[in-house]
Amino acid sequence: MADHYDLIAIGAGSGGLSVAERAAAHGARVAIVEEGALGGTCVNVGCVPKKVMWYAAGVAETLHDAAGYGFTLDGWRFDWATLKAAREKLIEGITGFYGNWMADNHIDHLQGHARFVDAKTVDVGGTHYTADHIAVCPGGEPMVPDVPGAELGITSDGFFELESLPHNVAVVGGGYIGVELAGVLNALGCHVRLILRKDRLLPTFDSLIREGLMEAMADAGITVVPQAPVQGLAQDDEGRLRLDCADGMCFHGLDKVIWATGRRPRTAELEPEKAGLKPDPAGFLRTDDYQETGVPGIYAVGDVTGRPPLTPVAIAAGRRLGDRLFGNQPDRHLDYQNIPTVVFSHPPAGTVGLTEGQAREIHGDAVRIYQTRFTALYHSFTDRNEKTAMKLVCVGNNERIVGCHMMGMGVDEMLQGFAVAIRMGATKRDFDDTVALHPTSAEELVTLR
Ligand SMILES: Cc1cc2nc3c(=O)[nH]c(=O)nc-3n(C[C@H](O)[C@H](O)[C@H](O)COP(=O)(O)OP(=O)(O)OC[C@H]3O[C@@H](n4cnc5c(N)ncnc54)[C@H](O)[C@@H]3O)c2cc1C
Ligand SMILES: NC(=O)c1ccc[n+]([C@@H]2O[C@H](COP(=O)([O-])OP(=O)(O)OC[C@H]3O[C@@H](n4cnc5c(N)ncnc54)[C@H](O)[C@@H]3O)[C@@H](O)[C@H]2O)c1
Repeated sequence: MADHYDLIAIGAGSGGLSVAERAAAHGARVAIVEEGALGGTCVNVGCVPKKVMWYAAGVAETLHDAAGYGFTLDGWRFDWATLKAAREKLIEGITGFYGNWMADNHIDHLQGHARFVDAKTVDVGGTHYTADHIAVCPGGEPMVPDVPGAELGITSDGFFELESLPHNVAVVGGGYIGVELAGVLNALGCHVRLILRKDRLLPTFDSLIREGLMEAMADAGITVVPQAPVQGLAQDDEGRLRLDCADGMCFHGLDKVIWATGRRPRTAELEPEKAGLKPDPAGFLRTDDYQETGVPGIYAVGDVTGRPPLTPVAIAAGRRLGDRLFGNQPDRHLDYQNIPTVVFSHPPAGTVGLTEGQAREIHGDAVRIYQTRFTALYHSFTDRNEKTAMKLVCVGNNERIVGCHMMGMGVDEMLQGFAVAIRMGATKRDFDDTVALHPTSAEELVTLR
C-alpha cells in the first residue's frame, strides 16, 4: 500500500519548497522528495555562496580604494579557506533551518531519488508514494562543452569546492555565471581570462549593459577574449592546463578552467515518460501559464520549465501554484512579464522589462530612449575608472516606461523599487514628478533629460 499525499514536490529547491510551503499552509498533506541537500541550487551551489563571494570581492575592492579616502593600510591578506569555512557554516545553518521548518510544518522529507512509476505514483528508493498532485521541481545542472579534455575543467559547482584561490584561470562562457565568477576571482587577485564563443557577453541584455560591462571588466583587469570557440583542454606533467580555441588560439599555464556554458534541466533520470510527460528536445517540461504540464495533476515549477531560471521566479510560481491548488484561488498564477534581474558583476548590472532592441521591434518609432553615463561620486577618490550607466526605454505619447537597464555601484539594490513602479505602469512623467534623493546615483533615474 503506497503512502498517499495531497501533494508531492520533487526537489527541495526554491520551487519545491515554495509550493510545499503554501500547500501545507492551506492544510494539505505534503511530502518533498530530495536526493541532495535541502535548499537546492540557490542555497548550496548558487545564489547564496555566490553572493558571499561577491561580497568578499567587494571588500577587496574597498580595501584597494581605501588609500583614496586617506587610509593607510599596513598590507592585508585574504584567506580563502577561512571564508570557505564561514560560507559553509552559513549554508549548513540554512539547510538545518529548512529541515526543522519542514518538520514543524508537517511536511514529510522523502530522502532519495524520485522516479515516476505512473502519473500518480513516485518511486523513492524502492518505496512507492502516491499523490493527487505532483509538482516537478528538479532544477538543473551545469553543462560542459563536448570537447576533448572537458573533464579537466570544473563548473560553478567545482568553484564552490575550491580549497584555495587559483592564480591563473580561464572562465569559459559569458552568461551570468561566467561574468560573475570572473569578476569575483579577478577582484580577489586571480589572473582571469573570460573566453567568449561569440563577440559579446550577456547576449540577451540591453546594449548599455553588454557594452558597458565588457569595458568595465577589461578596465578591472580581466582579459575578455571574444570569438574564441573552445576546441579542447589538456594537462601538462605539472598539472597545468592548456585551453585550445579555434584558429590556433591557446592559453597555457592555467590552474583552473571553469565551464560556465549554461545549465540543463534534470528531467532524464525522473523517467518522465512513465507519467506521460513529454520533455522538449532540451529536456525542459514546458507548461502553460498555470504551471500545468498537460498531464492532469502534474505541474512543473522553476528551472525545469525553461522560464527565466531565477530563484524568485521559482518561488513566486511555486507559491501561486500552492495557493491555486489548495487555497481556493482558482486563477492564481505567475505573470512572467517584467521580471527584474541583477547580474552580480563588478560593478553590478540590473535590468527589468524590454531592451531597447526588443522595444523597437515591437513599438517601432514610438520608442523614446533616455540614458546617462557618469562617474559616481565614490569613484572621484579611487583609481578605478568605473562608470555608472542607466537607460529608460519609453513608449508612446505618455512615455510609459517599458524597460530600465543600469550598471554601476548600488544598482543591485536600486532596481527592486523601480521594478515595482514599472510593473504598475509608471510613465516618464511619474519618474520626473518624483523628488530625487540626493546625493545618490539613483536620483539620475528621476532626473533624466
Ligand atoms: C552559480 C549560480 C548562481 C546563481 N545565482 C542566482 C542569483 O543570484 N539570483 C537568482 O535569482 N538565481 C540565481 N541562480 C539560479 C537559481 O539558483 C535557480 O534558478 C533556482 O535554484 C531554481 O530553483 P528550482 O527549484 O527550479 O531548482 P533547484 O534549486 O536546482 O532545486 C532542485 C532540487 O531538486 C533535486 N532533485 C533533482 N532531481 C531529483 C530527483 N529525481 N529526485 C530527488 N531530488 C531531485 C536537486 O537535488 C535539487 O535540490 C544561480 C544559479 C547558479 C548555478
Ligand atoms: N545573478 C543571477 O540572478 C544569476 C546568477 C547566476 C546564474 N543565474 C541563472 O542561471 C542560469 C544559468 O547561468 P549560466 O551562466 O550557466 O547560463 P547562461 O545561459 O546565462 O550563459 C551561458 C553562456 O555560455 C555560452 N556558451 C555556451 N556554450 C559555450 C561554449 N561551448 N563555449 C563558450 N561559450 C558557450 C552561451 O553563449 C551563454 O552566453 C542563468 O540563465 C541565470 O538565469 C542567475
